[in-house]
This record gives sequence, structure tokens and C-alpha cells, in this order.
Amino acid sequence: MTTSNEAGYGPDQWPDHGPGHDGPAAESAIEARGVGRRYRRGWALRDCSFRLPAGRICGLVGPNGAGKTTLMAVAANLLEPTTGTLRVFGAAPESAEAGRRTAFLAQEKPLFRRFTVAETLRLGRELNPDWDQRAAEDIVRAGNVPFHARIGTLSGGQRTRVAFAVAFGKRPDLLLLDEPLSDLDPLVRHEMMSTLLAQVAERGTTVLMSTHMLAELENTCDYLLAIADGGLRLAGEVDELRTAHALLTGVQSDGQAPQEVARHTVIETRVSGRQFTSLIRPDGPVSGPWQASTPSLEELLLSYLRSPQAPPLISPSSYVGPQAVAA
Ligand SMILES: Nc1ncnc2c1ncn2[C@@H]1O[C@H](COP(=O)(O)OP(=O)(O)OP(=O)(O)O)[C@@H](O)[C@H]1O
Repeated sequence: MTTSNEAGYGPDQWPDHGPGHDGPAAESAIEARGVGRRYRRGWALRDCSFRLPAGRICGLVGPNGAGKTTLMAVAANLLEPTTGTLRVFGAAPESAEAGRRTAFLAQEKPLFRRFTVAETLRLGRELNPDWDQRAAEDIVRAGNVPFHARIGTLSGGQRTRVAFAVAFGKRPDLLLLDEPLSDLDPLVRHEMMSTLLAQVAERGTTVLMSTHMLAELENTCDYLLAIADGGLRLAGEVDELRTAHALLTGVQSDGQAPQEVARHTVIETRVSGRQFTSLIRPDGPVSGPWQASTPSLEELLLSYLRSPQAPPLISPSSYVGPQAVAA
């Protein structure tokens, strides 16, 4: 295991919020500048600025009510932002260009209940000029879902499969998936993820996928956006975010973390008996009376989600620079 320091790639080494290795030359699938959305009850999303480079599989994580669906709905042109602007491959979400290139699989999988599966795919074909009937049919067939069955008679998981088929059949360049796996059994979940990864490898599709299944992110996503209370907490490539932190574990007779820990930016410290565990962003050498390792993605996310006061970290590859927020 390497520490953040050994890797030599902590945030202090980041090039002053300059371009990361995706660089400005890499096309942005999504670019959000100061995006906010307010409802009568308050802000669902606030001052969100980031870019998602094209070709990435990005996990979108955060607690219930954090603003994940709201962000995806803005990108899918189902909601207008109250502040700021968002672009999909450089185009406004309401443009025909962005609409043609984007598919959104919503949490409630809205399909016409009285349509049969075959009619649902036919509608997809009629609405989408780049429609791939074979890809859509293959996904339905793999689950033995009868083409003549009405959507309203299908199980939740079968409906999800048909919704997946419609989203993939569109052959989008940007696929927005809102908790796509929640009602699938483990085998189907695995199959759907394989189909997704194959599509990404074959076509370079960009995926933004909200999920609460942190363990599954590790095998699927190479990019991450974490939001809490409507604000962006973490954004960047999974590896650059992980190696920008160190997980310190050690034993102290008084059960407290040693004072030297506080020399760094401490995201979270947990104490159990005489053992302490601190997740830090190193602000210098990390040597001390502890063992240091690079946190797993799950450890990193759990620490940030448990510590709403920790300063956010936006990596160079997702940083869009300072901008004015529209009123
Ligand atoms: N139509 C609406 N009217 C009023 N408030 C809304 C509306 N839609 C969402 N909200 C509020 O906006 C906030 C963000 O909701 P959103 O659905 O984006 O969260 P989420 O991160 O997707 O949550 P979950 O993980 O539970 O799906 C919540 O406080 C929610 O109550």
C-alpha cells in the first residue's frame, strides 16, 4: 500500500487547480457552472460547478435528499436550474443536439403501463433516429421477458430491464442512470453492469450513475461526484481522489488521535477503544505513530458523507474555474 505522500500526489502537488490529465483538451460530457435549483422548501442543489470528462463512468453518490436526482434532471432537460448553466457536450440541455445524445433512466422507470414490451421498443425506434433495435431486443431477451407482455404486468425488476433496453437502444453518448440497480436481483445486477461496461468500452459512452451501493462503485466507476446537502463535496477521478488522502490507524493509550494528526486537513477521526482511525488530506509528510495507507473508495466516501463540515475537494480534471453565479 502507498501513502498519499509516497505517491507524491496529494492536493498540495496538484497544479494549482490547473488541468488534470484529462486536461482541457478532453471533451466535457457535462460542464456545470454555479448550477443551483431551488424549490419552495429550499435549495435542492446549490452552486454546483464541475466538469465530467467524456468517456468516464462516474458514480454520483450522496445521502437521501442530497440533490442527485435534481442534478441529473437538469442535465436531462427535465428541470431548469434556478442559477447557473449546465452544458451537455457543449450544448444546452434543451437543444435538439443534447436531447439526441442523452438518455435518462429515471428512478421510477416511467414507461406506458398499457403498452406491450414490443410496442415500447417500437416507440423507442420511432422517437430515436440512431435506434439500435437489436441491442434493445437482446437486453429484453436475456431476461426472458415476453415481448407481448404489457408493461403493467411486469415485475419491478423486469420493468427496469425494459427501461434499460430503451436507454441502451437509443445509443446515447451520455447515459444518466438514477439508481438503476436498486430493484434488480444480484445476478441481473451483474449482467446489467456487464452490458453497461461493454457499451462503454465499445462506444466510449459517458455514464453518470447515482447509487447508494458504495461497494459496487469500486468495480464499476473511474470517476466520482459526491454531493451532500445540495453541495458538491468530492469530484474527480477515483484514483486521484483516493491518493490525495491517507488513512491513519494506530493505538493510543488515551484513546485519542495523536496531536500530529491535526497538522493535516482532517476529514474524520474515529476512535474505538484505544484504536484511532483518521482520514486526512496530507499537508506535508505523513510519518508519525500510526500506519498510513491509501483509503478504499468506500472508506473515502463514508468519511466524507459522515463529515459534512469537511472542506470539499474538486480535483483538477473536474475543476471548471471560478465563475460568477447567476442570480
Ligand atoms: N418537486 C419537488 N418539490 C419540492 N422539493 C423537491 C422536489 N423534488 C426534490 N425536492 C427536494 O430536493 C431535495 C433533493 O432531492 P433529490 O431527489 O434531488 O435528492 P436525491 O439525492 O436524488 O435523493 P435520493 O437518494 O433519496 O433519491 C430534497 O430535499 C427533496 O425533498
